[in-house]
Amino acid sequence: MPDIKITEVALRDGSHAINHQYTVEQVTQIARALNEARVPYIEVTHGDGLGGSTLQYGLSKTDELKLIEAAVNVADFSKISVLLLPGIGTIKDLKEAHKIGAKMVRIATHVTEADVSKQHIVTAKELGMETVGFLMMSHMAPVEKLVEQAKLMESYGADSVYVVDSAGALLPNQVSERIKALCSELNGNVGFHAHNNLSLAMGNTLAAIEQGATRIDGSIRCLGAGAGNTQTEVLVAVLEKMGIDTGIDLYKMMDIAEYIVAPILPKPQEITKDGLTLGYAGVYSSFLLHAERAAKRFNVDSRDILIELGKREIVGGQEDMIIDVAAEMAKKNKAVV
Ligand SMILES: CC[C@H](O)CC(=O)C(=O)O
Ligand SMILES: [Mn+2]
Repeated sequence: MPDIKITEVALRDGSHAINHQYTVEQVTQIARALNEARVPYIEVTHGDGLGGSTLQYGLSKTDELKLIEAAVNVADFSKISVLLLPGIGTIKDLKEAHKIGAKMVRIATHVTEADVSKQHIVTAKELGMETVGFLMMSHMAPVEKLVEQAKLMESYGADSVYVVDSAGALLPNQVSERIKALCSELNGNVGFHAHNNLSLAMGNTLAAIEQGATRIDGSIRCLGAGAGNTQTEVLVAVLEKMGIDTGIDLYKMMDIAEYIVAPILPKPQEITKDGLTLGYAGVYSSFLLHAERAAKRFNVDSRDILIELGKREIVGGQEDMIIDVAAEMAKKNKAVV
């Protein structure tokens, strides 16, 4: 049976869905409970990673170092992970997170830009951290390119490399071919991170596991960007039915989802018209709230904005383009009237 290790991302990917408003009390309560449920890894950072609290990405209510520290303080089993996007987070941020107890870091780049991860991966390994390469927007590159980029991350020292379906746009066969290729070309672990915008997060995750992925992300109660990620407690149950023991306590996870996480959701995690459009158009899940706000401000259809962003292949770091696109659309609409 495969040795599946789950990383719970609600305290990082879920930060997008709650506008980066986590408090120390919420993080403490959730991390303590996830630790008791024996989740191997818990990721805690601003949704856009270390240093993400800016006007461009959204200001955090609480300094993320305080949130990371709060999680570290209550986790004697789970390892606390942080996310770092080179260019948003710095080596200094990484060292600070390590100093307060983060044990794993995931260095995230656009799928074709793995070369910018070198110094961050090298530094993380020097610090003794478990180090993951996180290839975002994996649907935007053909399999050969993905393999080339994953090999680069591995050559810098990454222990694992993830296929990240940031837009929730991949179909099961596309996940299978990507994971299969990485499993045959890499020496380390292969991981998969899904978004549920096309209702495929669970199916895609199972396809990834079938092809050999052993590092899998989930978010409890689906608390992640867009329509959320693979729902962790559901995944634990499904894997148990398949005879795969994740070591995670299912009943405890159900209780955390029901009694701790659900009450803090601004609205239930479901596939809304805009969430669906993210997957359909292949747009970053973290763009959802930015596009909805721009749609309101410029009185245009949020779906039109997302479709246009998909056509222009706008990627993480270009959040300002969401406003530009909405403003252009409003101008065009005015000219037509
Ligand atoms: C902007 C960072 C992003 O949320 C990382 C991630 O989880 C993804 O690409 O899906
Ligand atoms: Mn994500």
